[in-house]
Amino acid sequence: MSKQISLSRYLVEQQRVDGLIPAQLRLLLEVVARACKRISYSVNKGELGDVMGSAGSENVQGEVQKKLDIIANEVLIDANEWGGHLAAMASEEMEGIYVVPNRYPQGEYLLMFDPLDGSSNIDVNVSIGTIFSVFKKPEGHPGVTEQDFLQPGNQQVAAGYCVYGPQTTLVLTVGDGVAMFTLDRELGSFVLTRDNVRIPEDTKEFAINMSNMRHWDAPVKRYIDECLAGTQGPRGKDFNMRWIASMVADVHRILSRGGIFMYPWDQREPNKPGKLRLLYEANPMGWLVEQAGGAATNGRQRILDIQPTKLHERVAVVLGSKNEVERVTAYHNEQS
Ligand SMILES: O=P(O)(O)OC[C@H]1O[C@](O)(COP(=O)(O)O)[C@@H](O)[C@@H]1O
Ligand SMILES: [Mg+2]
Ligand SMILES: [Mg+2]
Repeated sequence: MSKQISLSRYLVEQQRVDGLIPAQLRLLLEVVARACKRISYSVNKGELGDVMGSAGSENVQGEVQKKLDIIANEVLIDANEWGGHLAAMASEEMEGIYVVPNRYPQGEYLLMFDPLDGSSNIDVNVSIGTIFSVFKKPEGHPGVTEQDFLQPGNQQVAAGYCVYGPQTTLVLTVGDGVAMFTLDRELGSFVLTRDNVRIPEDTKEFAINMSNMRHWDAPVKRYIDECLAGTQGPRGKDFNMRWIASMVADVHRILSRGGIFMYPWDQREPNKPGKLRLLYEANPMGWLVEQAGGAATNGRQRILDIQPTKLHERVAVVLGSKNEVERVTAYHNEQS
């Protein structure tokens, strides 16, 4: 039997052998992974634990919070605040940033997360997840401010997600490709199950919420119409469709077998650029996809090059197989 590589060992190798990450970042990622493990156990409890249903509150974005949204947020904060690796955290579920209290040692990293992605799937036993992104705190001033978090995604030093599905799988990049680790519940540790993940450049599978079709912009409608036309249409091939409504699960499928994922701007809320959040959804997913050879744009420009202007900024998202993302982006740019 070949030797199993745990997440801890993988990270030590990234640090020691390849010199890719400093020790502080390695320890931070270990803590995030530990928190994901705890969230995974809560998810698995389902109706047996008090984790299902609404919490009866709303987050800063006006979305109803589920109990698991709050539990996952607390688990991530509790696990990370005392480790000494972080200066502050930001989350989908918190209006402002969470500065590490000064009773704990201060670190140099900033952690952003969507503690529970795919909340509408919690109560129906469908895959959900946690998404995270790590930056370094800019130097040159004491303390930490919200402004420090407003860095473009190309400055990320680590990004990943954990999908709570039939298996719990943690997917990670530190800028040296994408690796996947499956939680072995008997060992209680994440074990490397796929390294050097690659997304095929072409695909016959798209993911978009088709119920919004009447609200889409012309380039998105054109792209999907051409896919739907199948072998008789300009693409000359039949396409399949998937929509899980958990970004983590849709992106995990794309990293596993290719495809294109879109949550575009639409006319329902014309003043918002999109539904998904730039800092803790689009940026980490965009970097993972690029690291696996795919592409990620907002329909016009590379997501990782967008300069954020606020913590909970929204963005249109087109990501996945490179040639398809480039096609959708070209359709938008032709329009402009
Ligand atoms: O229900 P819709 O409009 O199809 O939206 C689905 C999208 O919303 C999200 O659930 C938003 O994430 P949250 O659950 O973290 O708010 C994405 O994961 C998913 O891609
Ligand atoms: Mg989300
Ligand atoms: Mg969420």
